[in-house]
Amino acid sequence: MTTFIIEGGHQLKGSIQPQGAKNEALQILCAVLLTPEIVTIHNIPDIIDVNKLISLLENLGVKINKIGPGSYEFQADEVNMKYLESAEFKEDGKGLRGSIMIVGPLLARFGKGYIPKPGGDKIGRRRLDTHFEGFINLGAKFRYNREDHFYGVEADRLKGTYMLLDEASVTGTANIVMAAVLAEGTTTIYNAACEPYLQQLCKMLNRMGAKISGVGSNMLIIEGVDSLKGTEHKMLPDMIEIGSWIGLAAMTKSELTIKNVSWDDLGQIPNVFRKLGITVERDGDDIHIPAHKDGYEIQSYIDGSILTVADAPWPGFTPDLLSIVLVVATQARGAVLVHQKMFESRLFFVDKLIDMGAKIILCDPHRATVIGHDFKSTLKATTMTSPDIRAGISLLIAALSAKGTSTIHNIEQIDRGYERIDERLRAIGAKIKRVN
Ligand SMILES: CC(=O)N[C@H]1[C@@H](OP(=O)(O)OP(=O)(O)OC[C@H]2O[C@@H](n3ccc(=O)[nH]c3=O)[C@H](O)[C@@H]2O)O[C@H](CO)[C@@H](O)[C@@H]1O
Ligand SMILES: C=C(OP(=O)(O)O)C(=O)O
Repeated sequence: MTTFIIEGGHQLKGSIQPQGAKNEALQILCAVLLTPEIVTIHNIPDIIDVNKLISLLENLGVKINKIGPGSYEFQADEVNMKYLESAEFKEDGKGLRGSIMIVGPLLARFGKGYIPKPGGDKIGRRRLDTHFEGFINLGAKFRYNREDHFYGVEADRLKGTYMLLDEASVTGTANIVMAAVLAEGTTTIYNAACEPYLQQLCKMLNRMGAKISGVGSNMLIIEGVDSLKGTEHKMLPDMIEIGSWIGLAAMTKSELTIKNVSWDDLGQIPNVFRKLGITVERDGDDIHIPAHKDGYEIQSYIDGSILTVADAPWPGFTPDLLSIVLVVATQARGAVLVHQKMFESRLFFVDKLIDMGAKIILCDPHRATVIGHDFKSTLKATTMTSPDIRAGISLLIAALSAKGTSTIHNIEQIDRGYERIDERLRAIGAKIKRVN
């Protein structure tokens, strides 16, 4: 188990370049399976989850050529479908959430796709019904082995159809889109997820020869084609990382510039942090956060009632930033209700923040009320274990703002989604050490 030792209470300063987006990378990498031609991808983050998916693709026989930092060529011209039946695949496939998205492309191109119950954050139930109902709608036969949690779909040629998704699942929509692009006829997906990463996937597929319209809306219309060709693609900056840096700057009263953020793809993110009282300035395509020397004050609603920050499918606020909102609120002036509607086990990490002296009431598994200290009392350093990726980064932000030296164990959880985080934090003045 790897550990971070953090000496908190220091102001940071400088600029930081966000990494390529983790959750976009997981979709885009699976799409390379849709063509025998070369797909060149840039701005791939060097993080555990993405590297696990790249190695899974390699085991599937995809030829991989690293052409520079974060840039790779992929060619799936000799896919080894036998690997899907191996014991090794049953282990590798479990290692991350994103591996589920190999199923759609494999089913569409090779007539079958299998996956063990995928891993990812343990943040509550994470069902896969939307994915498999979508494949079944396209004509696939479905089987599930309850004993070893192994899912499978098979079909000679998928057939386009109309479908109304039971929920706007992000990876579910991506998976069904990647199956439908090679189906016979037209597929309409209503209640589709439409976040920027999905838009990026659809745009890339269209460059490969797919015919997807409605990109960016919740109704995608896909005219199936017989084959797809190679293309080149660049990942957007990671919006969850950008939100994490905004929170870090406010909590440590630091002046930070977050470079090349792709503002137009940030949706509600800048405004939610502004509602917490944080000054988020736009400077071209950068975000500038001035040092909040006098703290920051949470806004109330017009009628004076307490602000609620809740998650919702895009264009709502992403659930992946609620843990960061929560930690940032612990030092604000005022109170906020954080409502995590999507996941039921994602707020339990607040007990660590309470140990550090934060004023939080966990109302139920989905809701926590935070009453900020307005920096009148600093958080106390402590020893903690990172339960999931976003709780992990939130605890790291808490430790950087706390007085004294904190220890965070199990930081593999943070490394799953944040590239060289300790090195990048040290470059802006943080006192953080990695201990193996
Ligand atoms: C690899 C990847 O891309 N992971 C992201 C992806 O996961 P993932 O695609 O697994 O998440 P889903 O969009 O399927 O759903 C997330 C959770 O929200 C619930 N739900 C979803 C839609 C809805 O309308 N109502 C609802 O309650 C689902 O039941 C589930 O519990 O999207 C999540 C939601 O943005 C993010 O937290 C994950 O970081
Ligand atoms: C929940 C997350 O990831 P995953 O879906 O890969 O577990 C996340 O990125 O916050």
